[in-house]
Amino acid sequence: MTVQTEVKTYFNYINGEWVSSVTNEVEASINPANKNEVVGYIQRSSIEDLNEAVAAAKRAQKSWRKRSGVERGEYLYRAADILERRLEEIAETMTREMGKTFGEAKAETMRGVHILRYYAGEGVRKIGDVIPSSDNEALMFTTRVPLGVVGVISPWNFPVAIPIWKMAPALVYGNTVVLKPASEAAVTAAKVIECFHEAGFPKGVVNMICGPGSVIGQGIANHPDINGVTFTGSNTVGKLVGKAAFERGAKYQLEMGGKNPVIVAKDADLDLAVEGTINGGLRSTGQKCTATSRVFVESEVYETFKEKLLAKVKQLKIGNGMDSETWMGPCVSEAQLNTVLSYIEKGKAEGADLIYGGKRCIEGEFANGFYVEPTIFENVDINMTIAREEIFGPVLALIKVHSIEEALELANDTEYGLSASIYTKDIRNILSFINEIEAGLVKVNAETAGVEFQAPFGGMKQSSSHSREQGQAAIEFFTSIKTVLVKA
Ligand SMILES: NC(=O)C1=CN([C@@H]2O[C@H](COP(=O)(O)OP(=O)(O)OC[C@H]3O[C@@H](n4cnc5c(N)ncnc54)[C@H](O)[C@@H]3O)[C@@H](O)[C@H]2O)C=CC1
Ligand SMILES: CCCCCC(=O)O
Repeated sequence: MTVQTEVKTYFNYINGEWVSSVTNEVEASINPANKNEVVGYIQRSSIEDLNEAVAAAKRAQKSWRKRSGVERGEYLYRAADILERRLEEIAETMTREMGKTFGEAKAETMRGVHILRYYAGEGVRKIGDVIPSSDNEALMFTTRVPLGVVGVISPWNFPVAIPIWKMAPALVYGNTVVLKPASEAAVTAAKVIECFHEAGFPKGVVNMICGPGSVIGQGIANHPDINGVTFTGSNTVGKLVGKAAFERGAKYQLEMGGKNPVIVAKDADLDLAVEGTINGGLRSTGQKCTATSRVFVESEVYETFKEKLLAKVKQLKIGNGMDSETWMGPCVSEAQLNTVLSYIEKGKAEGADLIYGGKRCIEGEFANGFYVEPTIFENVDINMTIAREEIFGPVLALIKVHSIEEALELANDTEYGLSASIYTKDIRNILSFINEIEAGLVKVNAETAGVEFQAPFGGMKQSSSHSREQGQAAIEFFTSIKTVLVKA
C-alpha cells in the first residue's frame, strides 16, 4: 500500500486569484498507474464559480483587446519561458495524473513551449488586406477583431498541448479566456495556469474553473457572455457543446474523435510500416484522436507484415510511465480501461480473431493500475463494432485487401475523417491516396499520429466542426473579419 504524504489541493483561477469553489467540494485526481496515489485535489465547482470567471474575463477583455498584438505576445513569451523552466515538474505531473510515459510528457510540454512562442510571434503579423474599391475616392480594407470571451474545453489526453494551442491564439488575438480542463488531468492544467499567472497576465485575462463537464463544460457552452467556445473531446460531448453554442448564436469549434486508417501497400517498406503502425496505434496507450486503429494490408504482404508486427509488439514493455523502461503506460482511468475491455469482448463476440493481447494486466506491479495489453485482431469485417467505433485504447484491427482501390474505399467507409497514412513507394498510390482519402491530416510513409504546431490541424466529416486549429489557421476562429470602407 502506497503511504500517501501531504497531498496538495489546487484551486480555481479567477481574476488573477487562486480561489476555492463556492461548493467547498474537491475531488481527488489519482494516478492510473497506482490508484492508491492521489496526485492532487481539484475543485468540484458550480455554475456560480463559472459566472465569476466569465464576469472577470468580460471586464478584462475591454482593456486586453486595446493592447497591441506585440504587447500581448510579450506575455506569451514570458509564459513560454516559465513553462520551459518547469518542464520536468509539469511533465512528471502529467505522467502521474494521466499515465503517458515521462518521455512523451516532456515532449508534449516542450510542444506547449513552442506553441506559446509561435503565437507570441503572431502578434506582429498582418491581420488584413487593402482591397481596391470601385469608388476611387474610397479606401477599402479588411481588419480583424477578437470574439471577446472564449471558453476553452479540453480533454485529458494532451493536457498541456491542447489547452495551450487553444489559449495562446485566443489571447494573442485579443480575447480573454475561461479554461475548463478535463478532471482526469486538472492538476496538470492548474500548473500550466500557474505559468500564465507568473507571466503576469492582467487580472481576468486568463481564468480556469475545474469541475464536472456536465456542469462547467455545459455551462461554458450555454453562457450568454461567452462569445466563442473551442472544444476538443468526444463526439458525444462535442455535439452537445456545438448545439448549445449554435442555439445562442455563439461561434464554436469542435475537434472530436477519429477511426484512423493506415494502408500498407505491397511495395511498402514493411519494417517502416510496422514501426509506424505500432507508434501510431499504441503510443500513449492508443489514447490519441489521431491514433491508428484500422490497418489495411495488401494480401501479397499480409502474412509477412503480420509476423513482423507481432514480433515487435511482443517486445513492448508495459508499466508505470515514470519508469524509463516503460513503452506503454496505463489507460487514463478505470472507466476508460473498462471501455477498452468491453470493445475487445465485442470484437471477439462479433467474430474477429484475437491474435495478440486482449487482457487486463493485473499481476504484481499492475495490480493497482488500469493496464491493458496491446491488442491485435485479424479477420475484421469493416462493419464490426471494433472497425467502426472509436475505442481510444491500444487496439489494432487488421484487414486484408486486394488492391489499393479497395483499401481506399474501405478506409473512407467511416463517419470519421481525422488522420490517415499510407506506406508505399508507388507515386500512383501516393497521388491517389492524397486525392481520395477523406481525412484532414494525410501522411505518406509516416504514422497517423503526430501533428506539427505550425500547420493547420483538424478533421473532416464527424471528426470536426470543420474549422482548423494551430498554425496561422487559428486566426480564423479566434477573430472576426471587418470589411471597412472609408471616404473623406
Ligand atoms: N479531435 C481531436 O483533436 C481530439 C479528440 N479527442 C477525443 O476526446 C475523447 C477523449 O477525451 P475526453 O476528455 O474523455 O473527452 P470528453 O468528451 O469526455 O471530455 C472532453 C471535455 O469535455 C468536458 N465535458 C464532459 N461532458 C461535457 C458536457 N456535457 N458539456 C460540455 N463539456 C463536457 C470534459 O470535462 C472534458 O473537459 C476521445 O473521443 C478523443 O477522440 C481527444 C483529443 C483530441
Ligand atoms: C488533439 C489530438 C492531437 C494529436 C496530436 C498528435 O497526434 O500528436
